[in-house]
Amino acid sequence: MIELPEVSDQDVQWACKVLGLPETAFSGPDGADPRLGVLRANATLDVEACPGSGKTTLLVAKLAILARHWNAAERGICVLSHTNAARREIEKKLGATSEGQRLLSYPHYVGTIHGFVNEYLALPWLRSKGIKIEAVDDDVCLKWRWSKLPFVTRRALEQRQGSLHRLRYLNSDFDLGAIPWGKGGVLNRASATYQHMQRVCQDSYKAGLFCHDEMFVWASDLLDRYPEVTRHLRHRFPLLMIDEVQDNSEVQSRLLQRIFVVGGHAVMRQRFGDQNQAIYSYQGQDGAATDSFPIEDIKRTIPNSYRFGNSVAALADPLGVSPHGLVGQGGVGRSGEPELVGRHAIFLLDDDSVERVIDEYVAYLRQEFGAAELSSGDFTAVGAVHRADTDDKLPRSIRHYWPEYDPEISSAEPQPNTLLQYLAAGRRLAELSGETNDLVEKLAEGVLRLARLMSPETAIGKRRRNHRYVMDLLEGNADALETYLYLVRAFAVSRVFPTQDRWEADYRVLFESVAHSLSASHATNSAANGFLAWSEIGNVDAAKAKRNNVLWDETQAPAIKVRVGSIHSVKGETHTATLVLETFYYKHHLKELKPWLLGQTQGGNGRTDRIKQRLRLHYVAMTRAARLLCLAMRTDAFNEAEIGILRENGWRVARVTQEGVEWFE
Ligand SMILES: Nc1ncnc2c1ncn2[C@@H]1O[C@H](COP(=O)(O)OP(=O)(O)OP(=O)(O)O)[C@@H](O)[C@H]1O
Repeated sequence: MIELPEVSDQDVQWACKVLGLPETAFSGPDGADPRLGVLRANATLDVEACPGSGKTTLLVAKLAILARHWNAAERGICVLSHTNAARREIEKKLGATSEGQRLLSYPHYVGTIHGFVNEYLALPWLRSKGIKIEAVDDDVCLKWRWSKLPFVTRRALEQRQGSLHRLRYLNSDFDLGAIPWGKGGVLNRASATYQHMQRVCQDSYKAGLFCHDEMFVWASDLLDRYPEVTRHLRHRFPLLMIDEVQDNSEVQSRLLQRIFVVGGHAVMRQRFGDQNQAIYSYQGQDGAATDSFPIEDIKRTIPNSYRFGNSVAALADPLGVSPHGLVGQGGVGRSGEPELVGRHAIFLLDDDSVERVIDEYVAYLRQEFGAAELSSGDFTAVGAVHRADTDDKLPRSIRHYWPEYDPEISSAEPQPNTLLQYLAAGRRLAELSGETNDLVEKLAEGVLRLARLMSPETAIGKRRRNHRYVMDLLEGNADALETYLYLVRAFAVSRVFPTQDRWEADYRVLFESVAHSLSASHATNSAANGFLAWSEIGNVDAAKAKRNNVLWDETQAPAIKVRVGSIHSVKGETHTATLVLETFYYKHHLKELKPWLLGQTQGGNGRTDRIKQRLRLHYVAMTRAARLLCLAMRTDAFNEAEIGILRENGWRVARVTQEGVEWFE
């Protein structure tokens, strides 16, 4: 196993400085903070700690210090997570340092588990088998398979509520698993229908089209045939760091264990996570069973949260499936504004006032924060469900609070349905990161998707750098290249908000022509037309306007913005204030959690999977707020006595009516 470089006091001081943290951030006033032990640890370990305890910060600090002293030219650190949050954090906090630059390039890997599996196992293996990779994209791939099925097979599937989502294989023999068929039955594997379904999967493999999760199938296939690959990978990456490990699925966990741990010569592995925040549910399962997290013998914990103070800690703690006994050491404003004890609020709404809730939240923010925090703060409103088809049982989804909310552009790693949604998503990412490049990349990704839709069989694959890829593909086609760069300048640099007329008359046509060049097709089929359809991405004349799911309130100075989105999309984040919105899945989420909110019960062990999932989601949501936590729930969720209990527990409670708010005092 590798010996990591020693971490000196100077290294720790340097890390605090580049991350903009106090000098004692990792050592504590008495030098006994367990964070220091994690920074210095030279062994395999699991860090399980509460929200805001600084896991991601610690991981980034450790990487920065390691990068300082790393001198193995061809061996690197592999940093994996579910989102690109760690990568973005490194870019943001360390981007200007040479250590940061080094971390983001060879020999290190910082990215998602999917990205790693593709780059180091599945794609090289498929290429070596002579497969030319056209696309790794569920949408493109499943539509292709569906279109190749005989008509009778499609009809048979449709008649039994089957859809293109059944066309996924589980192993390299193209086994589709048990396909539900009729009442409680399963489709016979020897039937013509099953065989046709298998055949289109095989054909798509030969055509180079894959769903994302099928990359794990091919990675495992490579390891089955050439087990020695793990030896090479372990030599190449002697240190593995995993963030947000609680969200690893069984398949991911099993594969990572196989690559880095099983058998002799396991690599050094340091994992960071929090079981209470496992929100990517895998049916009937509390996280991955293989190689579960944390391993008790090597577990380290960090006792307190730097995000919020004790007033938020006390309100959120009961919702932890295994309560941590949260201790808050944050909650104070950047300029020393005191913790907002006794100001956390529940807004009660009914069918008629649901659309007023976010406005009242904005008014409350203006009341509770001074001008400095209002203009620099990160204010959010989040809900578990952000897409709903029906309008009963209000509020079902975020859209019932804000009709202009667009679920397609919400998630942190969005997969939009139209080109304009790609542009809107890019704009949102660029706004969050301050990097124009995020918008350029999304624009290029949208253009490539359009080209693939125009002609699914052309050789347009996936690359890590979309813009670079488009430029490469257009090399030698000066006209198309010029048009593409014009579009990049217009949308990413000048940031135009097109009107519908301008879109239809100009931009749409230009995007179409670039995609025609990329796909070598001359026609725009119906899928591509749908993708080019007009939708507003944000005209900003009104005082309160929708810009990429950011609600601006410019009615008073300073203008403030509230990011609205799903709970999943704000995982790992720190907000100045968070409003957690009631939403509906089988039942109203927060209402189901009433005994926890009233402080009458805590924890979730032994509860149903659905309750545990509700707890985890709302625990994540309620622990984002550094300064102020608010909830929105239905008025009929509580009786008068219960409102009394909430107030005793530290909540302020207000009823939102069409006229304004009435506080229970
Ligand atoms: N050692 C520290 N000293 C002071 N502030 C810190 C420290 N570590 C983290 N913070 C601050 O606390 C907040 C939360 O940190 P971070 O996001 O790293 O926590 P986390 O444990 O990864 O949270 P979560 O589990 O919710 O994703 C951030 O604002 C960060 O700047």
